[in-house]
Amino acid sequence: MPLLEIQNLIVEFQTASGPFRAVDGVSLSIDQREVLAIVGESGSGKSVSMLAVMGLLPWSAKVSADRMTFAGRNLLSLSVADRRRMVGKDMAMIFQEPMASLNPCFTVGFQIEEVLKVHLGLDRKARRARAIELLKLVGIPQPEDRLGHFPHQMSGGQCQRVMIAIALACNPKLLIADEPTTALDVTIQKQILDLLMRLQAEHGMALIMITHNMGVVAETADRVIVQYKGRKMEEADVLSLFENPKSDYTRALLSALPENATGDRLPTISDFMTDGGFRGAAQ
Ligand SMILES: Nc1ncnc2c1ncn2[C@@H]1O[C@H](COP(=O)(O)OP(=O)(O)OP(=O)(O)O)[C@@H](O)[C@H]1O
Repeated sequence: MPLLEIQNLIVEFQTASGPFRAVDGVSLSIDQREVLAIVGESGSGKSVSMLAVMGLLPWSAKVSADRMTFAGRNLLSLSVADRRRMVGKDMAMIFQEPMASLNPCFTVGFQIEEVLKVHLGLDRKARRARAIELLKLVGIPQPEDRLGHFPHQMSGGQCQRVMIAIALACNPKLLIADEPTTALDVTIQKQILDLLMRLQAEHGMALIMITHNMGVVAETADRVIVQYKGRKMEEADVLSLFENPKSDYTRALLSALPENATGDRLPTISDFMTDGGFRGAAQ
């Protein structure tokens, strides 16, 4: 049985101009210990699909699916209280903007310990010990001192490490990383990616990596789902996707990589797509 299984997920937002379908019939599954990348350009519904899994969409979103199960439990019929117990404990998510994801008003130590208190009920001493252990795990030096720091006293990369520590606090079965390196500078991106992959392997969790970066896909994923305008265009193991992409959109996405640029400007996906499909070469 897959750890997470979704069939025909539809997410519609109520907007001033009527309903807007952000996710349109996406199906996916991920097994324990697997790394799945969801790739696609901005607005293709990658984040919204995963926020639906986490139950973190606003009230204006209507979520439906033929099936949505996690560790054998039906997410569609889970009570709000049960969902709250599950999110942050059995499944966790990290986001693009670590500075914005952390609460600026509380110390790093408080924010890590809060998760340990709510989900695991640890006492003060055990929480502090585990918080120090978690900061060490994610490579933050002098963790004892860092517990008393506020997010603004740390760099973007360190804040993302703290977010990862919070996400891993309860040893989740599934971690969803939504563009975890996009907001960081290039040298730090690689460190955070390496950290995530090391932790995934050590802890044996399943990892869903949301990204628009094909380099990240190649470095991390076992399997890839390509999404476009809310729909799944293609699903393949990572090697097949790069060597033999099936859908026109995937071919356009790969053709638009900066390293494939030949002219005097960077190509975009629309350079390779017509209404009828893949055009073949940039014009
Ligand atoms: N609360 C909301 N109300 C209305 N529309 C929304 C809301 N949240 C997201 N959307 C729309 O849903 C679509 C999918 O958004 P989503 O954030 O999932 O895209 P994405 O593929 O993750 O792109 P990005 O990489 O830019 O985050 C977009 O058109 C977005 O504008």
